[in-house]
Amino acid sequence: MPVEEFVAGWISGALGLVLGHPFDTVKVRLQTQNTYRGIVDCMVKTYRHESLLGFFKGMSFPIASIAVVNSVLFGVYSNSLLVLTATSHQERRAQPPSYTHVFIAGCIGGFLQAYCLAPFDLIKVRLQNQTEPRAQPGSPPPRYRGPVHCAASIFQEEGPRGLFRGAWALTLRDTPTLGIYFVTYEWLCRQSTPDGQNPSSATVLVAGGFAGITSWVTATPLDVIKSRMQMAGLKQREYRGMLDCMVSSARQEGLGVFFRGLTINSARAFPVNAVTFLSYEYLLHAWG
Ligand SMILES: CN(C)C(=N)NCCC[C@H](N)C(=O)O
Repeated sequence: MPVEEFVAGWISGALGLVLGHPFDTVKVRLQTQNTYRGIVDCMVKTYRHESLLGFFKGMSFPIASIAVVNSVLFGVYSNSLLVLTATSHQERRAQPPSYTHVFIAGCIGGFLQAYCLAPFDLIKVRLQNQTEPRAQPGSPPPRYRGPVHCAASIFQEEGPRGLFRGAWALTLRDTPTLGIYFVTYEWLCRQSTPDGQNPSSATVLVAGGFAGITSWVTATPLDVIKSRMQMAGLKQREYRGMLDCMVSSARQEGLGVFFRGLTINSARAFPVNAVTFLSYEYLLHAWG
């Protein structure tokens, strides 16, 4: 099994993650808290109350976990294509796989990465939602002191299953949307590249950016539900399940609730995924 795809997936994911984390924090807060009037209000309040550091809350764990998550996504995607089409990454420009194969391989990658991502994503979302400023003498400490404390508290309070809160919504979000992600990327690359040639860096950047936007636009409704299920029982009400979360969110806040965070998520998705695909392709090219 070629391992370069796994390593390239890890490095490219880490680069994208650092670039996109501040946007991600604003998105998570908009989706799970009703105290902000919009993106700018959320940014201003976060900055005033928590300084620039507020935007980077919950980042250390994803950085550590991206090694697993993105390498699983890209590694499983590429190796699934190898099984489906019997072509390696290098051979795929000369013998391009069908879009059906690309979609299936993306779905398999998305399904498996979702299970690796679930506990890390839960901890990220819980930490991003802590709006207390950095500990100051006399002020009450935040509920979680950091990622390890957060994981340990969830484990103690809810057992190992607690760490997988929202995992179903995450799996339903990621399985089809990662199929869409890779199909969009492939389609855009093929549109602007002569047959058999490698896409230029500019093409990879644009195709990666739009693959990110398309997949996140389709993922947003389940992303909202996933974030709410992850926060359930903490600041918000408990839900009886995913359906209950969907119905009660829509009843209380209207259908627009399913598109919360869409704008900021799309703005984040372009640069993050442009950089992710560019570095991924570059590394695989450099390793021959
Ligand atoms: C719609 N979904 C779930 C995705 N496109 N996932 C791939 C994630 C790529 C990048 N780390 C990001 O956070 O955008």
